[in-house]
Amino acid sequence: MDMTTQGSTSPPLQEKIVINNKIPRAIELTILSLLVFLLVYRVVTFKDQDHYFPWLLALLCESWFTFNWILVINAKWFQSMTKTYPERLLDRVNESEFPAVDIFVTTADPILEPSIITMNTVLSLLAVDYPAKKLALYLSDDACSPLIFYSLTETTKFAKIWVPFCKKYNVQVRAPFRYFTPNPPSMDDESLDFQQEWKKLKNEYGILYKKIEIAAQRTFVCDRDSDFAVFADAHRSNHPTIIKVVSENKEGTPSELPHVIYISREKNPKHHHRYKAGAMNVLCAVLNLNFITGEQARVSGVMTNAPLMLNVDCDMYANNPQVFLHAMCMFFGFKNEDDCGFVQFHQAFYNGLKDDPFGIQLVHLFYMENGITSMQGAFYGGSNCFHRRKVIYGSSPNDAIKTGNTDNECLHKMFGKSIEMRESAVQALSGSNAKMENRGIPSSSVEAAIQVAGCSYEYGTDWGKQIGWMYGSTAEDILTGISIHGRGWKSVYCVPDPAPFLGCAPVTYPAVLIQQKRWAAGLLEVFFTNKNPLLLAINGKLRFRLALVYMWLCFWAVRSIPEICYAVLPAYCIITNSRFLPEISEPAFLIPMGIFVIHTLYGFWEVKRLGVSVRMWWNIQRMGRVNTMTAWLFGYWNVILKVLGLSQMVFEVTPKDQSSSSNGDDIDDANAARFTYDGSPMIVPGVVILLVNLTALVSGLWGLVNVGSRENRMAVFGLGEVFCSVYVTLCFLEYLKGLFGNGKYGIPFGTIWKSGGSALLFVQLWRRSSQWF
Ligand SMILES: O=c1ccn([C@@H]2O[C@H](COP(=O)(O)OP(=O)(O)O[C@H]3O[C@H](CO)[C@@H](O)[C@H](O)[C@H]3O)[C@@H](O)[C@H]2O)c(=O)[nH]1
Ligand SMILES: [Mn+2]
Repeated sequence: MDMTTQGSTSPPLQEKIVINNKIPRAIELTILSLLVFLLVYRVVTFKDQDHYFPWLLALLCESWFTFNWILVINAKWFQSMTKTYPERLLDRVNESEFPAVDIFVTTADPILEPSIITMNTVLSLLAVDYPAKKLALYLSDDACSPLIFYSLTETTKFAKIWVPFCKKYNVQVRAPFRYFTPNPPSMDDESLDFQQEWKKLKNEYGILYKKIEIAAQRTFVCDRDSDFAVFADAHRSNHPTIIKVVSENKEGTPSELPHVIYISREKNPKHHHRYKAGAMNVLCAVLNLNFITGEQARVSGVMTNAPLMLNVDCDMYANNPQVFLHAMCMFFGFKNEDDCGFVQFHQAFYNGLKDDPFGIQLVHLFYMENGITSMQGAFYGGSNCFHRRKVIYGSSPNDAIKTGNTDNECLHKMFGKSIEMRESAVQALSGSNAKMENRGIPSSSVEAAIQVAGCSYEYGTDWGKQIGWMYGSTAEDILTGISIHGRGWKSVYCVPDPAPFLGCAPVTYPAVLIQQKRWAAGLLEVFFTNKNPLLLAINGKLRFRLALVYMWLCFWAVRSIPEICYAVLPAYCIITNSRFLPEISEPAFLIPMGIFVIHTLYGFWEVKRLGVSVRMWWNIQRMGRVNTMTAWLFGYWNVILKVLGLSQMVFEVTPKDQSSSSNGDDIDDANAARFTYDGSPMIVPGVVILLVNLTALVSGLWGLVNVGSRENRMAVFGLGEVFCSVYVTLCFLEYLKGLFGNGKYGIPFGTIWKSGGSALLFVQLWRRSSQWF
């Protein structure tokens, strides 16, 4: 597909803006030098220590922190952003030349992912500013739920009035649950027509909302004559493929809706379903078949498959109606297609709690993102990403082999035993269908599509290994992205204003833990696959500096170990009357102090420049520590168990909160920000860390009271250790509140007992064993 435009005299569609980064670099290098000084100091003074153990452990932890810091500096060294100019697009490209885009939305559970949320995502995508005849929306339902199918049919009916309304009045937010807030924008200056239509649509949306709400409470009568008959014997983990064409743009007229297709792939308890990656691959395969009709009809010149695919999670609605045009600025804006294998859009959240109490809004990754923009390009983040179809089909830039030279046998092995699939893959890889304008009609290929959506279709093929979404990690997004970069493609990151997509962040602490554990585990799994960043840098075309950033990402889970050791070290030292930091009277004390002060102030300055409040900065800080030492630790263990063959990884879906979608009631922030606890074992390490530090502080205080003279008091324990212990306690302050909280705000007794017992055991062990080290 050649989508670059000619005419170098016209202003660019996209532009790289380089940001001056000298001061941050200088600060980062200062911190690095201090870290190196500290390591040297530790080695040199090692033999002078009374207690070797804490000194050695500190040395090991700090070596890790230094290594991690080098990875961070590498990631942030050059800072740049890519800006897009959609207003220039039509001067350069004729609308008829816009490529078709297949949109994939995945959902997996109508309870954890209330279907009204998914339906708003669908509505926002159907209404984007892009020729409708070039779009097809596929909703993948891994729950095989008649409710989702019902919701989709009702939503599509509503879309027939919603989409024209949005386009006529150029509505900015095209997800109704965000548009019809209880406090509508002032309509004084709007015409009477608009006001009437607005009221009508609000009313219609209310009806749709009610219908879905009522449907969610009833059981579906799936009798033989109804549309729901196929769901009659379907169990979510055991059912045949269901594909329903909900709406078709037969005429290809711009005023119609895009195609809307419901797919629930075959499930069978004997087969591994590969979670989201599996769902995405089935969508790809089905699209291929859609293409077959295109292929037959291509002769008569009316159909095609889409050279681009957009994939979004069910909760990520398109918040900026021009998002497709921004993407086109990237695809048309680079002279060389290698420079733009995929376009990842920024992810943000509509329900982000004030000051981000759980530290999950990823604000602090801003500088990381701008850093990798200057390398081979953005990570694929699983949602909000436009891929070139051939990139997903495993091709490398300027790859010619797969178009003609590969024999049929080989293509069957790669893409599966379907002649049509083979044909279509060849077409897609060669890009020869790029100029065709119209779309296939899905209903004519349903039968064939059902076949490739079956569970055994992929056996023995390259799906999930070289083609499509990659298997082997619950962070299938990063794994798929790294494999694309490993083939030499570059990618771009796009942050238009207003925010391109907004999603639903987890709003309860247990949900945060589950998500953080999955991410940390999934990222580490990538390291153990053949897509390991170092391997791809050596054998593939992954650039070395980006490989280092991938390493930083892969090692999230590993970081839990040194961080936990470092968080208990101060407690250990106070309790055993040993030291892991230089005495306050020594000049060397300035080194760790300098690192702490500069690093803290620098972190604050970084987020301050993004307009973040002091409270939010602190929340990001402390939750960084808390999440690492709790959820990431479990992620680490899960991967170790998996590598040892003792357990399997499970993709636990993050619950999406419907309360924030129900016609926009504002969340009561004060309560929402409070931590709630279930019986999750993930918080046990956190409570243990808190308890040992509290014990240390109390016993330190006790020692202080019982020591006579002032000099002796100073000698009882190190000030540095006490400071660290207090700091750790402050990080876990929410847990401290949880120890005394009631109901769901309290840590369950079972957890407290387990943690208390472990803490006691540690303290006793330390007391007894410290004399030996
Ligand atoms: O068996 C499954 C499990 C999940 N999903 C879908 O995957 C998406 C992401 O799931 P979610 O629970 O929302 O995970 P998050 O942690 O919020 O998602 C991030 O992290 C995931 C990898 O861990 C990526 O897949 C996502 O794209 C990325 O946004 C949702 O649309 C789900 O419906 C499926 O289709 N099938
Ligand atoms: Mn999500």
